[in-house]
Amino acid sequence: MTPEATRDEGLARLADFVPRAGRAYAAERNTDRGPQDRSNVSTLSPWVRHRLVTEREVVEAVLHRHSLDAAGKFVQEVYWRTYWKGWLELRPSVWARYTASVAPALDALSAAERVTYDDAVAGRTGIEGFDDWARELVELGYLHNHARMWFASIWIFTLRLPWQLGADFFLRHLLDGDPASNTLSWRWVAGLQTVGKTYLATTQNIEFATEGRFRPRGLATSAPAVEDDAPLPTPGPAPRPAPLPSGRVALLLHEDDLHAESLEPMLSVAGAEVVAVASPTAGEARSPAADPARAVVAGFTAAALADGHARAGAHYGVEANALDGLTASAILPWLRAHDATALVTPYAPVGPVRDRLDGLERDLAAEGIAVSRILRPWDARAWPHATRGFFPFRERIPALLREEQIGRDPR
Ligand SMILES: Cc1cc2nc3c(=O)[nH]c(=O)nc-3n(C[C@H](O)[C@H](O)[C@H](O)COP(=O)(O)OP(=O)(O)OC[C@H]3O[C@@H](n4cnc5c(N)ncnc54)[C@H](O)[C@@H]3O)c2cc1C
Repeated sequence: MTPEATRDEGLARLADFVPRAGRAYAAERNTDRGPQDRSNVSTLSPWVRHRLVTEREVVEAVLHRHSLDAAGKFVQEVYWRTYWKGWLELRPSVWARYTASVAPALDALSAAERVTYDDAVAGRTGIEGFDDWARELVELGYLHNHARMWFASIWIFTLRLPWQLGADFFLRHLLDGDPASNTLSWRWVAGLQTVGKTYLATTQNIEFATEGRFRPRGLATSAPAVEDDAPLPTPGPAPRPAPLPSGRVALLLHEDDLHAESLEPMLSVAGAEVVAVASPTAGEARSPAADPARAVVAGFTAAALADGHARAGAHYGVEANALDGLTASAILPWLRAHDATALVTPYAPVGPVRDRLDGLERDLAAEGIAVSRILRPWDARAWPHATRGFFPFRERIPALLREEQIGRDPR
C-alpha cells in the first residue's frame, strides 16, 4: 500500500525514528532486512524529497535528542542529499546531458541487450536479490540504500546495461525519485562521479548485509569505470537569495518544496502579503521515456501537492487552489482573480520543475508579471560548498549547523 503523502505522516515517522537516529543508526543502517523491517533507517526520503518535512526539521529533531557525536552519521546522510543537490545546481549541464541520453540509450540497445533490459526491469534475470529488488521497487517505490547500490552495480557491471537506463528505471519508480540524488548516485557507482572510482557489489557483502536472505551467483568480479563522453564541468556560481516583492503576492507551490509555512518569515521581511496559494494537481514527468510516472509515484506526488496547498491555505488564511499545470494559461486567470501583482514560488533546484518554471517565468514576463523564487537559507548556505567531493563538504557540517542555530554546540 502506498504510504500517506502528508506532512502529518512524515512528522509521525520522524518522531518514531528520532530515538533510533543516534549510535543505533550508525551501527545498523547498512543492513537491509527487507521490506518488513525498516526500523534501522528512517524511510523519510519520500517526505524529504517533496519537503513535506524539511531537511532542517529532520536534523533539528534528531539533534534535539542526540549529540552530533552520536547522530553524526545520520546528519551526514541528510547532508549527502544537500550536497548532491548543490553539486548538480553548480553543474546543470550534467542533468541536461543525462536526460538527453535516456531515449537514445534505449534505442541503441541491440536485440539481445533489449531482452536483458526487459528482464532486468521485470525482475526475471535469475539473479538472486536483483530480481527481488526490481519487484520491490516497482511495488513499493522504495529500496534500502545498500540495495540501490547493489542493484546499480549489477545493472552496470554484470548485466552491462547503460547506467542511464537504470537511473531512469529508478527515477520512474522511486517515491523519493530525485534528479540530483538519483543521477549522481548512479554516476558514482559507474565511476563517473569520483572519476575512476566505481562500486562493485559482491556476493559476500550482499549475503552479509541482507543477513543471508540473498546470495547471488555469477556477479561481475571487476568494475571498470564507464567512460564518459565529456569531462566533469567546472562548477558555476551557486544561486543567491533574490529580493522578494512586497504587496499582494500569489504563492505557487510545486512538488520540490511543499512546506510553505516556513517561508513566511522571508515573505514578511519583504513586506509581501500572500493573497492566494495554489499548486498544480499533478507532478512533472520525471522521465523522457514512455510510462513517465508510474501510478504509485504519480499518486504520491499528487497527494503531496494537495496536502501542501491545503496546509498553506490554512496557514496564510487564504483560498487554496489546484491548478491544471505550471503554465501561464493555468496561472494567469488565478493571479487576476486574486488581484495579485507578483508571483512567488519556492526555489526549484535543477530538474523537471525548474525547467517548467523557467518557461513559465518567460511567459509571465511577457504579461508584466514577475516571478520570484524563494531560496531557503539551508540551501543558500550549503550549496556554495559543493564545489569538490563530499569529504571536504562534510567538514563544513558543524559550521553549517551553527549558522542554522541547530543542536547543542555542534563542534
Ligand atoms: C543508485 C542510487 C540511487 C538513489 N536515488 C535516490 C533518489 O532518487 N532519491 C533519494 O532521496 N535518495 C536516493 N538515493 C540515496 C539513498 O539511497 C536514499 O536517500 C535512502 O536510501 C532513503 O532511505 P531513508 O529515508 O530510509 O534513508 P536514511 O538512511 O534514514 O537517511 C535519512 C535521509 O538522508 C538522505 N539520504 C540518505 N542517504 C543518502 C544518500 N546516499 N544520498 C542522498 N541522500 C541520502 C535521504 O533524504 C534520507 O531520507 C540513491 C542511492 C543510490 C545508491
